[in-house]
Amino acid sequence: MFSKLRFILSHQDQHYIYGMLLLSLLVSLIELIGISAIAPFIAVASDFSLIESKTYFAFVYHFLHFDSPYEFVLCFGIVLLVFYVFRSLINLLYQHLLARFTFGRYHLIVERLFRNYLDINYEDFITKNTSHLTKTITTEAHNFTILLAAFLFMTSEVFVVLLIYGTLLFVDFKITLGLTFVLAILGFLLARGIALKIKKQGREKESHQKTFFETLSSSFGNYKIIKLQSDSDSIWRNFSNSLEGYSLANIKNQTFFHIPRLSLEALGFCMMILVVLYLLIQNPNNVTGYLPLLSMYVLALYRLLPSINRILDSYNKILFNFRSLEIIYQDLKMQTQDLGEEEVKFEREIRLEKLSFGYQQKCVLQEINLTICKGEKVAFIGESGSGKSTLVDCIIGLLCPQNGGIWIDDVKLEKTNLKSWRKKIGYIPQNVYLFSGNVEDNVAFGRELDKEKIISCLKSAKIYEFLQTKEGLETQVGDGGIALSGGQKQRIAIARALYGEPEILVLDEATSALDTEVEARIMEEIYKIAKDKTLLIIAHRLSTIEHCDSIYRLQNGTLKLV
Ligand SMILES: Nc1ncnc2c1ncn2[C@@H]1O[C@H](COP(=O)(O)OP(=O)(O)OP(=O)(O)O)[C@@H](O)[C@H]1O
Repeated sequence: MFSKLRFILSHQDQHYIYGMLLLSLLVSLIELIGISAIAPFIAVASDFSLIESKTYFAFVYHFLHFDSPYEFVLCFGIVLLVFYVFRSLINLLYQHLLARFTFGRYHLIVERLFRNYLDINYEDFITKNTSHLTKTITTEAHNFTILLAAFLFMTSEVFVVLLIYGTLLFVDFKITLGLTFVLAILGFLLARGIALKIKKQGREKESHQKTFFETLSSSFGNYKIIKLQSDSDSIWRNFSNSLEGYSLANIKNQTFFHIPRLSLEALGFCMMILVVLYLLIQNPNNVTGYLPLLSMYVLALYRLLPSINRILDSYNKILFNFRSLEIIYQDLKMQTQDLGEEEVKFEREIRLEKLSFGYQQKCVLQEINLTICKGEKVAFIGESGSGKSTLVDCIIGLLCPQNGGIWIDDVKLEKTNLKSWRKKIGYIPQNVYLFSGNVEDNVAFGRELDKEKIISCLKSAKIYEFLQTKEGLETQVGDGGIALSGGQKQRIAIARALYGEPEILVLDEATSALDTEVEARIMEEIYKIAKDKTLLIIAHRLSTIEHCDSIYRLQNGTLKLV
């Protein structure tokens, strides 16, 4: 756990934790003084003769020149009052710093996770489940902060317990060892019996949450199909089962959470009574003489029990949320792609030499040789699953060839220049994802807003006039572009691709979902737009590619000119 925590937290965070541990040591010392000071105060307040008989009282009394024992006890009381106010304030400060640290880590970890997800290889990304990524960012990061808070809280409480315990040992080791024996047995039983169960519940909770998020994203993503199937019951049942499992894990966990506290409280009360009985048996005639010792034990137990309780509580939280720590650790460890800033110039050609690529064990492209001249319009056809998208993803620098390579003019595509190459590409997919917002933001898609350029791209995509009949650039597209027709969505996607001023336009079955008439019109406009650009088209319908200069068919991992 510690190595994972060290990996997740920055050096600064680790220093902060050490600082917090030191502060918690100070808080524990103050707690100890708070407990130890009350017994002598009660003793001296009930018996003024102690001022002379106890050397430490006598020393303070004479050193500070008190006029009467009454004045001495009064001052002692005032000092204690101030001290207890200070104790509360420093505790409050500690709790505040603890909360600030743990919840401050939440946004840092979420930021790091999101950055990592954005920077991993495209190849790694497509193996990930997006609902897992959403779950990690929303839920696991939150659970991790609970674990972190519990860890720090537990450490500070351990200090408190150790210090109080050390003092009790010093005061009366027989009683203290007796108490320890009973407590140790109970602690062992609780740790053995309950810890495993709580860890298991943590895993169950995570697994149900996974199904819960997956069902959510697949249901909203396929809403139309669900409506058509008119069978939302099975989906609902799946959702309800995962929710039920999640709730059950939480219910069990909450119940188990209370077992340590209740057992400890019961044991604590019993032990207090046993201590009184023990002292009575030891010295039946002088119980009042044991009053300070008794009050110290009572106060120590009063402080120890909640502390031990909180330690167990924190320990349970750590166990319950341990899976989140592992998930975050794994996801932050994912290899990110560090791309260089080298410029690549595309003046003449794109050349593929003996390019091979496969997913896991499956070889999809075998030793492909191909030259695409600048300005050429190239189409790729082939059966579904023949590898057209894979080939184009290699050309546009999303997938890295496993053998062979790609040369732009005479420069090989590599990590150092991939960024510059990708910037030259405008990609229009078959499934356009428009997010809920206006047209302007959808076209710019996170890039700097330039209204003139957006209008020009919308004009090129032949959608500007239509938008003028609505609210222009401010027209709302609805979630997933639901307020637009398929053709209109595709035109927004074209404008989005053009906004990056690409040198190469890539259409991955971009118009195959449209009817032939709309497709023909859009394709005609795309050929016009791409007059001076290189155009790569993946298509099923031959009518789409009739204006292309070359058509290649992919079959059994190889490429043939048609
Ligand atoms: N992420 C992936 N993991 C494993 N295999 C994959 C992955 N993506 C694609 N494949 C496999 O690689 C092969 C080529 O897929 P690709 O999508 O390139 O074909 P395609 O010709 O574009 O198909 P379509 O015309 O149906 O879009 C297919 O057999 C597919 O199952």
